[in-house]
Amino acid sequence: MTSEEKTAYKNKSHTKGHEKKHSKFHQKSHKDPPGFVDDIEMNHETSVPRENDPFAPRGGKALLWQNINMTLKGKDGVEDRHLLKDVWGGVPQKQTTAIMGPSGAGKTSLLNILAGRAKSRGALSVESDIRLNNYQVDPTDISVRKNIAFVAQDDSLMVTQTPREAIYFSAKLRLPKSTKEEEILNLVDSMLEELGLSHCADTIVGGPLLKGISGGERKRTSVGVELVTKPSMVFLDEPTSGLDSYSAVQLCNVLRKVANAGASVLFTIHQPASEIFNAFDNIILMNKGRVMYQGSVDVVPEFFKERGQKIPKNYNPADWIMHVAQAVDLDQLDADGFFPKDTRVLGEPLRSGIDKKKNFGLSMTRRTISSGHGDDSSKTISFDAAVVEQGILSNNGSFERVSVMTQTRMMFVREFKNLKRDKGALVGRLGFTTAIATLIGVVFWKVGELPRDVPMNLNSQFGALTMVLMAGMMGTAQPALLTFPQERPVFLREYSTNHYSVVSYFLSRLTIEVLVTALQCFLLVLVSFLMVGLQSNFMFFFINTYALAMVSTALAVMLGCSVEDPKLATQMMPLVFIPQLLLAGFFISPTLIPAWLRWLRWAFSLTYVMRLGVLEEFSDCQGEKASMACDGLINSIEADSDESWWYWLTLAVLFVVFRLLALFILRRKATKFL
Ligand SMILES: Nc1ncnc2c1ncn2[C@@H]1O[C@H](COP(=O)(O)OP(=O)(O)OP(=O)(O)O)[C@@H](O)[C@H]1O
Repeated sequence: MTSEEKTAYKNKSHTKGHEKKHSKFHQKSHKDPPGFVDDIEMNHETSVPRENDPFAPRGGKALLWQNINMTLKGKDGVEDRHLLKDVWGGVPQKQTTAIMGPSGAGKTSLLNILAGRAKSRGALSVESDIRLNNYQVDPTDISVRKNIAFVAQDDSLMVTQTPREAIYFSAKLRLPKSTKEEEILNLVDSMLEELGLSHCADTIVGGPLLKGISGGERKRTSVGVELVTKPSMVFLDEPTSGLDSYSAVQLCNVLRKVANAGASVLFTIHQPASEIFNAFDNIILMNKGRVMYQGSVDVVPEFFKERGQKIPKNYNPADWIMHVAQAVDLDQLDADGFFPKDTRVLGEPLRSGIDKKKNFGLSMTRRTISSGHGDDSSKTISFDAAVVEQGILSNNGSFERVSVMTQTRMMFVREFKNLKRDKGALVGRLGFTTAIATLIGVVFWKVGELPRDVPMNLNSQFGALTMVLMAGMMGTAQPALLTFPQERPVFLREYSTNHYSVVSYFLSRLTIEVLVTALQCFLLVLVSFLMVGLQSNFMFFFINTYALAMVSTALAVMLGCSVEDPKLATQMMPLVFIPQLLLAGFFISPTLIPAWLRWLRWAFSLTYVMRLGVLEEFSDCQGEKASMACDGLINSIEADSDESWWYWLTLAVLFVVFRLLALFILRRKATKFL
């Protein structure tokens, strides 16, 4: 143990000792189930926080719950499965609480319900009574979820960001706008140091295809991203998994410091080492969806001993309680007095007149909860208005955050860096475009310069034009279709933890697409136009291809936003391309398409771009025979030069409509996701 860690442990022991003096926990008989209500200390520290200290004191929030049930309805006569049954408990402020239990006991399910990441769906039904500062809340509501810092088990970090950038990004977007740049930088440095990430602070996070920092370092970066905002409530799903014992202890020390600062910390953990186990304040031991024990870690030996399961000498208590949970029959455990009943009386929840999006009862002044253990003791919960006004509470939306413009700019910069760092993807995209353009150029070499009075030449010129447009459409829409499903985990994590608005995300993505698509189209048109020898104006040809790419990309983004799985998005690609190709008039004259289906061509950009392209390329054919052939071609796709303005206008409208629909779908997905 380093001297720093020892100091941290000492601080912890001091805090716990202090709390014990006031706790009635140890006076309970074994019949009294250990509970949290007695231990809830609701008075907040009001000292002015040091802004660049990640462990600056903060006002906390208390979370209590009761009657949590999660049931999987059985089909075809199969009995219902009770995944969670009458689960009750709480997360006291200034304390760390670990949810433990054998595999499948319901740890993650409980954490997910409390964090608003699980709800009734299909055969799965979820019931709960969850109180935040004694306000009954639905954590699946995005406004509630934003009050809870959540570190999921799977790290969903941007692979091309460094830990320093990821933590800075979170701090900049989530701390009050008034926070000075220097303070943020200091805060990020302190966070990196506390988490033992200084040595790899400027190495990219990496992922399956891009080498970066180690799995443990990634995990700690995810924790840093959440803790840097000085949250008052922190949930973590298996934060120590994948960490070596030293890093796990280091992380637990950090969580301890966060709790000491005033936060409520709740996390799931698999079998912890005794050193780590003894560092928790409380545990919730789950067994087959029920609460087998919950309360102070210090009471565990006594609680188990009184029920005939004395912890053997030199045995890790965590190993022992897990052993008991797994080895002893459920009925026997019940008979022995495990699975304590909830005897708290939480009283009527507060509901009235509070804008939950803004303050979650922070304007509440007094509230009493009785302990329900037969004594008359009660605790008064008071919220110090000064604490709120000083903006000490983070993650509650009560302070002014950076503007949508700043959010958009920061995300644009991040996306731009992503492009630069993930060179393989960008070079691949531009390289493939150039290769395809070259192939088209070689196949249609100087075809555009051939006399047009020969039908075969005209056909080839039309074919070349079609191929360039199709290449432009496919080459740009395909990556756009995949973008959201691929970025989804990062987007949803960041959105649900209040990093930015859907509009900012959308605008930053759009700006990047505008630039990359322009570059891609320019390469495609430059190479193919020169090699094929088309007669159109170069700028016109480029703008026309670019318009097609932008509208097709908008359609692809819309479809991409509506699916969650990148594989499904890949399978959807023909849906973007085939109907356009079928109906635009390349392969079949529109008059031959069944009338009930023909109208659909007006919804596709290719129809308009094709007409504009053909009008530009073939309107001015020299010679009577060539002129007649060109007019025939123009007529066959129903192009009309007088309607050019209408084609451009419709392209613009389609672009806006697809983009707005995508925004709408994205917003729905973001607020409803679980
Ligand atoms: N959405 C769901 N649909 C069906 N069953 C589910 C669902 N979510 C959880 N379960 C079941 O509920 C039980 C508890 O799962 P949960 O993931 O909460 O356990 P856990 O204690 O976190 O396990 P582990 O330690 O292995 O991660 C498991 O049997 C699991 O299969």
